[in-house]
Amino acid sequence: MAEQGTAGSRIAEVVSAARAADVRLIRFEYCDVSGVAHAKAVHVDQLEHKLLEGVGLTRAQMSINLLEQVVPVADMEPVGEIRLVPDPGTFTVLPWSPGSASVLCDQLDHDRTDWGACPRSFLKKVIDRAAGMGITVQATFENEYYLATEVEGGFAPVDAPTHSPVYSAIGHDHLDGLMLETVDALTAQGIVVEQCINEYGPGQREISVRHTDALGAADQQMKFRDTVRGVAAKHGILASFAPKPFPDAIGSGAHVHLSLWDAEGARSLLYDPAVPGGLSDLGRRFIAGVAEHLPALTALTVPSHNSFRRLAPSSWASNTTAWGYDNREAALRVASPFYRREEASYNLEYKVSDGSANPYLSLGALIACGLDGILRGLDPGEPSEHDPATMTAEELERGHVRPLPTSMGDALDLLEADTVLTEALGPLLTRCYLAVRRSEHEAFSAQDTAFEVFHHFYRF
Ligand SMILES: NC(=O)CC[C@H](N)C(=O)O
Repeated sequence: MAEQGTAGSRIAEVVSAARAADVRLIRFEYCDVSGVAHAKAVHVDQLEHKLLEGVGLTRAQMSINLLEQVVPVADMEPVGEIRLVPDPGTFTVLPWSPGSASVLCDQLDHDRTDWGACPRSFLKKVIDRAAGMGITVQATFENEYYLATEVEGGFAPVDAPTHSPVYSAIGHDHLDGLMLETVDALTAQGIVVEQCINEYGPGQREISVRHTDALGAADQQMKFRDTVRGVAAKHGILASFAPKPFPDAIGSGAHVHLSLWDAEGARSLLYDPAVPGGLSDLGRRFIAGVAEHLPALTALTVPSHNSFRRLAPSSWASNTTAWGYDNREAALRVASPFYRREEASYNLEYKVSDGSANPYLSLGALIACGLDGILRGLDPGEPSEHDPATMTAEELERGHVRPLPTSMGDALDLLEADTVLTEALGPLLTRCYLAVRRSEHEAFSAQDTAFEVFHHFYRF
């Protein structure tokens, strides 16, 4: 009863916030297994009921692939319905779309439980598992993206005519109004912006935002992508999180920064000041778990056909399981902590991640692998002190460094064989994921690079 009362008051708060901001359409948003954000917009007059009941979605909707083909998956026929039930705490007014707001949803059965293929519920389950081990997770996605304009025969990066030097001061003048509006739109939605960079690629930008709890980080990633693309579109510019939209330019990552805390979130479990480098024993085991599962994990964190073009050696994206202290070619970087904020800032950066991923699946899977390493007491080997591309066979062995898969098809086979990941995902989500993704792999493998780039560029 008390819970219903709380839910009721949160619903009332959201309805009055929507009215106060003169919002008429509220997007009920979810992310499909291909990482694409979808939404059904509810009129404000129906909001009170719909926040409680949710809106209907056919079960087959989650078996639609990136090319918008319905893939046959058992128990996901176009018969039967689930509900998109919003989390009122995720309501934000969309600054770039007057009169609109969005709220992120769980996919629930009629009895209000996870129907077995809800990515957001999957992440919640992994968070609960971590909590059962006395661990809370803080995380954020650090996104790079390209800004482009449509030109004859395709699209071109916005910087091409000006050639601003990479990481330059002058680069901040180019489209400065767009960047400022993007940052303001993120801030208005409660996302704390930390830094902006004019990145390595032509027209490539990066905005880093403050970490939050794991569920909040995945929700924030959804809002972040929508905001960047929505604000750019208002300026007549295309923004894309596709991992490798320009085959000759550097790719775009969405590196995950992650830290582990005790149940109260008061003490870092990653940081041990008594150890040189500061990495705790629990942190070592977490890293070892991620590294052990990493080849299979790629199927979820760099999940699209285009993702595998980004994972090249010596391109700061990593193509091995290496870990190391401030090693930007390692899949897992132990980031050096900030002066006088050592414990608060001590974090791991996971680079095998891009903006085409479903953030609930990728973050949940990443944490599940780390927890497995903690439970099994795995050892990560020695930290890599150089770019793995330049290390000797002996050094690679000492660091337990193995190559990552080079294609989506190989990654999916490894995922299917990884029982830690498939058990965490559960049977329906595993079945759906493998079928949808394999259909994409088959379709894109039969086409050329231009076809692949076109479809990834516009979807993400
Ligand atoms: N500055 C950077 O860290 C570059 C990262 C690189 N663009 C990637 O694909 O991950």
